[in-house]
Amino acid sequence: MKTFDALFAELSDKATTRPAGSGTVAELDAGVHAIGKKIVEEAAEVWMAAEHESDERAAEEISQLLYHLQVLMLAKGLTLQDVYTHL
Ligand SMILES: N=c1c2ncn([C@@H]3O[C@H](COP(=O)(O)OP(=O)(O)OP(=O)(O)O)[C@@H](O)[C@H]3O)c2ncn1[C@@H]1O[C@H](COP(=O)(O)O)[C@@H](O)[C@H]1O
Repeated sequence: MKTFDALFAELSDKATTRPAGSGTVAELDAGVHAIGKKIVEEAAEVWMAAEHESDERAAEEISQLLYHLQVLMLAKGLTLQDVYTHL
């Protein structure tokens, strides 16, 4: 099972190596504004799933929100440590 840290390491590598067909690379190229809109959209889907759908659907939407937050971190050059220091 993939962890938050393992996903960040995977996405960091994709940002550097830029493999063809990577959705992460495409999202990074779209820029902070587009990623931010995606985060708002996913956050709304998390809310709706939590209130109206199953726990499994809510967990799935939460995983997608975490993914897009990590892409935004990469777009901004933020590390896990930059965020963890505030937890
Ligand atoms: N965990 C994720 C992940 N979560 C969400 N997403 C993206 O976010 C979208 C969310 O889906 P939705 O159905 O909510 O949105 P949608 O409107 O249908 O999709 P879009 O039209 O916006 O693409 C998905 O289509 C993916 O593009 C993810 N994309 C990639 N990953 C993981 O990131 C890693 C790198 O992926 P690539 O860069 O694509 O190789 C792999 O381990 C993947 O499993």
